[in-house]
Amino acid sequence: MDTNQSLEGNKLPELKLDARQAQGFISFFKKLPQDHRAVLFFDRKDYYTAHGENATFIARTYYHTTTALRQLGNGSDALSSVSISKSMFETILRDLLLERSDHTVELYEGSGSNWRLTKTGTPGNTGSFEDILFANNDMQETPVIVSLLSISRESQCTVGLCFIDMTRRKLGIAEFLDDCQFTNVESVLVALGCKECLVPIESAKSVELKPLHEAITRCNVLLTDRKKSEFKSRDLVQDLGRIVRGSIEPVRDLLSNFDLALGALGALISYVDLLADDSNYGNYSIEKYSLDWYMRLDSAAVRALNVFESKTDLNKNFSLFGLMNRTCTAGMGKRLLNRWLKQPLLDVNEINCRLDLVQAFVEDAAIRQGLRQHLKRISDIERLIRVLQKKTCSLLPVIKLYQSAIRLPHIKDVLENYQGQYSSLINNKYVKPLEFWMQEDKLWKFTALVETAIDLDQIDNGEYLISPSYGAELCSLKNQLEEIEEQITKLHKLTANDLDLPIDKALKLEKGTQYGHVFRITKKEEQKVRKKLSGQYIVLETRKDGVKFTNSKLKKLGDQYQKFLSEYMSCQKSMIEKVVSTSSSFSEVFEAISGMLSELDVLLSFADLATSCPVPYVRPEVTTSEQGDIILEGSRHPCLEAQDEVNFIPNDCTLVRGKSWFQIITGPNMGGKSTFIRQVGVNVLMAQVGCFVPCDHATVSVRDCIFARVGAGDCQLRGVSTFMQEMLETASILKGASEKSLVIIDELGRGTSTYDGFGLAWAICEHLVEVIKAPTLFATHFHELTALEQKNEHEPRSLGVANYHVKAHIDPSNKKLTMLYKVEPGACDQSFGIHVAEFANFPEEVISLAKAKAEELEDFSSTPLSCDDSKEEVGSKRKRIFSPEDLTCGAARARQFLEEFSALPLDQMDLNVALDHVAQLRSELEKDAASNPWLQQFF
Ligand SMILES: Nc1ncnc2c1ncn2[C@@H]1O[C@H](COP(=O)(O)OP(=O)(O)OP(=O)(O)O)[C@@H](O)[C@H]1O
Repeated sequence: MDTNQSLEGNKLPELKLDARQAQGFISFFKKLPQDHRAVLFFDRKDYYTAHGENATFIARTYYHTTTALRQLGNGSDALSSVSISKSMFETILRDLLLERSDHTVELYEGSGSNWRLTKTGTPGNTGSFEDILFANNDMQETPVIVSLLSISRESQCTVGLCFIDMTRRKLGIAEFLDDCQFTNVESVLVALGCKECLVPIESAKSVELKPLHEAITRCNVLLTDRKKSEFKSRDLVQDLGRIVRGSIEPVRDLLSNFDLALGALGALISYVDLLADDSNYGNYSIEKYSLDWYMRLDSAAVRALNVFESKTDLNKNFSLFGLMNRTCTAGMGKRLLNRWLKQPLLDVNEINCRLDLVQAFVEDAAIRQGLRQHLKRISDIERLIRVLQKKTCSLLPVIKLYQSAIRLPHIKDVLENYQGQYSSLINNKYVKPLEFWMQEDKLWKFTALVETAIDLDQIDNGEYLISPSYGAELCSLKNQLEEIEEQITKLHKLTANDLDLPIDKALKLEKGTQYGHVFRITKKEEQKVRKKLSGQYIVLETRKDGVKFTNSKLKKLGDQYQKFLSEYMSCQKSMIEKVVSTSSSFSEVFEAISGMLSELDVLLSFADLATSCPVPYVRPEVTTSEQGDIILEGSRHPCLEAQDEVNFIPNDCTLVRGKSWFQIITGPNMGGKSTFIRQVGVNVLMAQVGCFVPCDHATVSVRDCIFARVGAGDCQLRGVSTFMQEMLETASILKGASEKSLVIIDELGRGTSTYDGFGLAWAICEHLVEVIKAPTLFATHFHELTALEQKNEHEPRSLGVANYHVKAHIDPSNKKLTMLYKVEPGACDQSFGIHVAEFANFPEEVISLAKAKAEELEDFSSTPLSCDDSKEEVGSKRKRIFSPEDLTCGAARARQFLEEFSALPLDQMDLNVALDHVAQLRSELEKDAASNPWLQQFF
């Protein structure tokens, strides 16, 4: 979005209000109810205005200057105002409703002191602004509103949740247990692409529910408080009976499985006022939503894996969505891809089904080309159906649906012609269903209706009208019109003869809004016929471009023509309404078809990506989460690999149960640790979405969630210390992860002192290894963590801890560092900080001072080194020697510390209390360390 429309060269529309009008408006405006979230716009026909705090907000945010502000009225009554052009209004609207999550929009129409609220919009319900929002852009994702209620008992809570997708007209309902961090709620909000969340207003005050509000905010979701009394389930079955398609019995059965979610559903239906619009009746579907269907991703993981585009991306390939989006249907495919990326699958059969289809398209270029050629011409069927249901009075959406519908036999042919190994799958999944929906009583009936009812010959002229032959009245009016047109043409000829002027060349017949049918001649010709004109004709207008005149016959015929024309047009209008309404009754057919087409579009897009990359992607082998390992040979980060300037070095990842299920990755800064661990997450996510992966060979044991903690994020901006944020985020991993998850942790403990950071990192690693047993990639600068590998070596039934490092090379002659980006087994405890600074072109003086200081430190260390110092190879370990007794006692004491530390209920503690506890533990450990050299090394 370009909000950078500064005022220079972009003149604002002039605020044209005189003193009286201004006064009238101010008195109206000041009486409006205050809602700090709402941005109010006033439609002044050629432009819009906003006032008061909204005006300042718009001037600052979108014009980047308060000089855009004008004052309406004087003195204490004065009202800050800003004017907004139509195109700027669209830009602001898109930002408020599609990008941000902190405002609602209201549009008023009227004049003076008489204004009426005509449209409202929220990020979750953009319906009334869709014509503006998507006039020039595809709809990228369908907004979803969630409503939820929760009850806490001890350390667990039950959540009742339901959601509505008003574009796809779907309702969903779920009830589940959650932890006190609301990890499950967060993953559901992410999976659904929720934009707005309703909670009872009372919960805003509850301390227990603070984490819920934080989870909602983390997901960039607008929090809307509703009165507790709205969360009721009375009349729910009757209400749903009207809205939901089909019989009420299955709905009643479904609802009987829920308790808390019913109140949430009641509040949701009343919030979006579903019953007020009869076009919703019989058009919704409702289903149970289960957390077990999709891989859980929280907002941190979605960010860490660069799943979606961000405003700061320089290029679309920076995000997985941008890279994978090669869809070609208008909007539908894009939205489905968006949804699939938020909902990676867990069922191996379902994943394999998508992979089979992708493989079919990868292996057969002809089917790819054939499908693409037709899908390109498919409109956004989902949205068109919704437009029809709003009872539009235009045939354009019907015609677009028709133009898409007539492509279907060709799409079916292309699919039928595929003879490869997956032909029966393609047949069952697409060919047969297409055949079913194209039958005589379904799609065929719709195309037949359009072909008989609409004047298709006129489409190219931009005229969308009902064929005159479609109705007797329309036909008779059309005949009358043509008859009169014929008489007018005759009269034109007669008049040309009468005036002795060549027809059309000199004597023109025109049809205008002001005079209806008139004759027109140039001023020069008028001189020749002036006499005759003044006698038998009526001159209507003399202008530079000619003289318009008529006579009583033409006037009469013209009037008759106008009369029939308006009757004809009103007959057209009522017939258009009928055709639109009949067309909208085919919504079930079109929904099924749009589902299939958008699926084909996304799968084709996957196949395109897999084949078009310089190194083609491969089909991953997928096993259930209880079986198999995660082995990615020659794996790449798809987004980094796609950057022109990057020569990507592939790496192997072998997460093998019992051997290397938990990996600690060390290595120099900038050595590629983060990239490596993220690329594993991205590859696993892609595999479970059903896409080929950027590897030479890949096996993926399905993961039920990916937890990713990378970097400290923007927590300082939200007033939470980095350390506390890390602790909270990590607490949610420890609570939410299981042996079926994938955990990716980068540089944990960076936000605090080395000691605390290491302590935290060690405690977490141990917990993950011993309790959670989740496959983990742990990139760290704490080289001491690599000792975990040895500690675990002799453990029976060990999860398998393995050290890896990213390789770099130091040229012994000039000590220059080269990153090799190669991940290799073994630990690396050498710090490359100074080399990296050199790498990053730090000033020479700084580098030499740093080197001198580092040497001083090394000299200062009195403890002898155990490793063979002659081996200066990167990745070698330098170990200090301690007595076995020091080591055993020290490690036992460290373990005790870590256990005490991990037992702290950090997520429920205030920051200062948490820090006090940590300081207390530390000082006790420090005391004990006085007699233990091994422990002393950590201080
Ligand atoms: N496999 C690779 N092939 C080519 N370039 C790579 C590879 N991995 C990383 N890079 C490049 O190196 C840069 C730094 O990588 P990355 O951020 O992963 O390092 P890091 O070890 O995590 O650094 P730090 O420890 O400072 O966070 C990346 O931005 C990328 O340009």
